[in-house]
Amino acid sequence: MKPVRVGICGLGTVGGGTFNVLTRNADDIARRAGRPIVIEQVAYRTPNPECDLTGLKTTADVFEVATNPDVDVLVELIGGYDVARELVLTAIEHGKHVVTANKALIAVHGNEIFEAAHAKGVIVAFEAAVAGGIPVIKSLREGLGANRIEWVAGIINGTGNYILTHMRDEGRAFEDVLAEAQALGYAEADPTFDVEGIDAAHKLTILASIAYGVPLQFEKAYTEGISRVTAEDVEQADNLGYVIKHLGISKRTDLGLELRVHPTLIPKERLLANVHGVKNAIAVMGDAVGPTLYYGAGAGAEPTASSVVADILDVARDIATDHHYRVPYLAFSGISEDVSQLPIMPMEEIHSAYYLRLLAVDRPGVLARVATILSEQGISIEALIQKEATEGELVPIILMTHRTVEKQMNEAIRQIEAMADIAGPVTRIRVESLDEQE
Ligand SMILES: NC(=O)C1=CN([C@@H]2O[C@H](COP(=O)(O)OP(=O)(O)OC[C@H]3O[C@@H](n4cnc5c(N)ncnc54)[C@H](O)[C@@H]3O)[C@@H](O)[C@H]2O)C=CC1
Ligand SMILES: N[C@@H](CC=O)C(=O)O
Ligand code: NA
Repeated sequence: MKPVRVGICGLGTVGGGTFNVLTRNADDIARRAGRPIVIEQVAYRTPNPECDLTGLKTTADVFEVATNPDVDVLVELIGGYDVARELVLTAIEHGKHVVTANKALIAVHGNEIFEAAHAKGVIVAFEAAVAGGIPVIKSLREGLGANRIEWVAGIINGTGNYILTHMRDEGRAFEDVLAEAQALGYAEADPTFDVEGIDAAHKLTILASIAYGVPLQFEKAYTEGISRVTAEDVEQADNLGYVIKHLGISKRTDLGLELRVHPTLIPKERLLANVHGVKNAIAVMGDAVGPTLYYGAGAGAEPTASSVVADILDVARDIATDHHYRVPYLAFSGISEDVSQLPIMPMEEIHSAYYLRLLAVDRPGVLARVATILSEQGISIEALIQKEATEGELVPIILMTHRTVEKQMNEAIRQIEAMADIAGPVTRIRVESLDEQE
């Protein structure tokens, strides 16, 4: 059997993991593919001490791989937007299939890349781009293909979840835990992508396109990070029976699609509330199957390589059958003609319940005024905690509200922050019951 020849570009965390998994499990992988999968060429700038490249063809120029006639599949693991885009488009132009772990690339340039790949009849596979080792793309695109997807909600950034978990369990400082996640190879080259929710928004954009058959629209995703969540919020949420997680949420509504990433209070008994460390989990609600959950390592060398290599295997199987890629890139057939134009809703139109934390001067009437502002905006209060006041100190007030429209809450917060007896900004964290009926 003719082998399938792979060119690996980038030999960092994921590139190194991919090289080692492909090499170590070569026999099993060849049996599954029905033919050997061989590493034809490796392009890297910095050597990876974990990888033995003896006897292999290497280069410092990734574009050599993209134009190498002996390479069937280019594996893009350099990251970033610009060079990666050019590299992938060059490989496609040269008739190569592409496997990538680059969510930034797919979320931002995916529509263009899929058009080019479709025109050339080549595969672009990206399982590793969402939730690392969890085969969630395959599950959503193939396993749930019978369903109308109602919503998708997930912990889709390993670094952020690692930070929230270790800060809560060990009381450690944010910067300290972030440095550890970087050393373990979980974080993006720019870790603000992890902490500010950009990475999660890239992944959510991809999941939403596959779930609902809409074009990739990263620029319309609402993104809020975890850097403003305080130990006090974590403690108060705990008192109220909730855990704070950084969630990516996309829901189908009558007005369009919600597409948002932000810290979220989740009831403690939900499975998602119990996903810790670098683990990711994605809950998907389909009309036929009901609620489903996909759980596993969201980052790290070999968990991510597991998805990269599975994609290479898929490509190898497809080459063997010698027909056009049987599963469309974003699950819905065709490129532009079959995608839906369901609009992505502006953030102010979404519905949510809210946790609010305010600091008030301990004077009679303050609470009544806050309650009036909320009620004038049609917002009802579900729970209220007011801590004991110490002489002359500001008192924290914690409020949980019922569901309302975001714009009403924006107006209420604006008015509360304008009150003379309220100090500083109001902390607002959205609450999701993740109710199975929702
Ligand atoms: N680290 C993880 O756990 C995960 C990473 N990813 C994605 O995988 C991709 C790679 O990430 P990591 O391996 O973590 O990054 P990394 O920084 O460890 O590795 C990237 C490697 O590519 C090399 N490189 C960059 N530009 C190059 C160029 N023009 N020519 C040759 N080499 C070049 C760098 O020198 C580096 O060794 C990114 O798109 C990332 O978002 C996806 C899932 C999980
Ligand atoms: N930086 C990302 C890596 C995987 O996608 C994360 O922490 O989840
Ligand atoms: Na995945």
